[in-house]
Amino acid sequence: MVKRSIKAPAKINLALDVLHKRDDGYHEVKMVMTQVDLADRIEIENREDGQIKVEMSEGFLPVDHRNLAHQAASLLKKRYEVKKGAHLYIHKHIPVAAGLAGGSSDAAAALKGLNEVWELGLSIEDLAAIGSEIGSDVAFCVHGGTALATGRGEVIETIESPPPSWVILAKPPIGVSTKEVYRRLEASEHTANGAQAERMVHAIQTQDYEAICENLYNVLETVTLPMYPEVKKIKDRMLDSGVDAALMSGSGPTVFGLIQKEARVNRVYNALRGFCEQVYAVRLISDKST
Ligand SMILES: C[C@](O)(CO)[C@H](O)COP(=O)(O)OP(=O)(O)OC[C@H]1O[C@@H](n2ccc(N)nc2=O)[C@H](O)[C@@H]1O
Ligand SMILES: Nc1ncnc2c1ncn2[C@@H]1O[C@H](COP(=O)(O)OP(=O)(O)OP(=O)(O)O)[C@@H](O)[C@H]1O
Repeated sequence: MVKRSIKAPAKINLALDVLHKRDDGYHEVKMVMTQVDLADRIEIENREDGQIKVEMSEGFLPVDHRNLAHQAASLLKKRYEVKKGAHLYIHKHIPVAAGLAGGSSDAAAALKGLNEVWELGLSIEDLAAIGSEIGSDVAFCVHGGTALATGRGEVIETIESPPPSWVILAKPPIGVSTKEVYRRLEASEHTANGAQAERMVHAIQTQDYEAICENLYNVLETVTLPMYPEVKKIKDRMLDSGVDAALMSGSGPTVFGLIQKEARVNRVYNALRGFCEQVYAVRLISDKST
């Protein structure tokens, strides 16, 4: 029986700018995304009966067509007329609805794993194109590593990884609707040309950690922070406790802080733990293998 175990890492946005609303209702973005070593793990095996079955370690998440990994498997099966089915067991470690693309990363891992298990021989580009039909962040998760993402997030240009850094993630216990955040941004006075993302790409290419910290930027903070003061409080707390820089990831509510000095990681982690239940000390990853 062909079986694979594949990692599905969380992403953070180091820069996120929204250029304009498009005719299809999505927004044209210019973002720099990278991955951290907090990951779900998916075990995938063939099913001879042709069915797609998903099981999750977290009972509260859907395992039917609402699950993004289930959607990825079904779409791949249909598009390539695969007769076999698959069983996917998802060990969930990434907090849900956090702005860390947990579901998108599970979908990407399902596509990559099934490409092997079903012996389809598809390229990363083929898999990313299918992934982008499921969600805007899936194409990046298929590519992995660090990238400049444009279009609605699915046009991926891989760049080198940032220099090593610790990352503190803190997620307050609230849910944020990505759709609503984009909708509210549209209604606000906001102009952008994507210069922040360009500066971030340059900072990474020159491996300039200080410039990376100075250029962290997420326009969606202008919507989520006033809507949810607890997110702003976490960001302030992180900055006070000694991170080099802090930013909200995606549409939120997770805030991440970068720290280069390992000796400081515990202090920041403990300062946040007393304040917020879901706190993680992880590292940026540059290795794209899964
Ligand atoms: C906020 C980010 O996570 C940053 O990486 C992404 O832009 C959102 O990625 P995602 O969660 O995969 O988003 P999708 O599932 O494709 O879209 C959710 C909703 O967000 C809005 N949306 C998303 C992406 C985009 N470029 N423009 C949008 O307006 C749309 O209203 C869409 O209905
Ligand atoms: N495999 C999955 N893992 C987590 N959530 C999933 C999954 N499949 C579907 N979902 C649903 O997707 C929603 C968003 O979850 P997810 O953790 O992907 O959000 P997110 O981190 O905010 O994503 P993004 O950063 O791409 O906006 C949840 O409400 C959840 O019910």
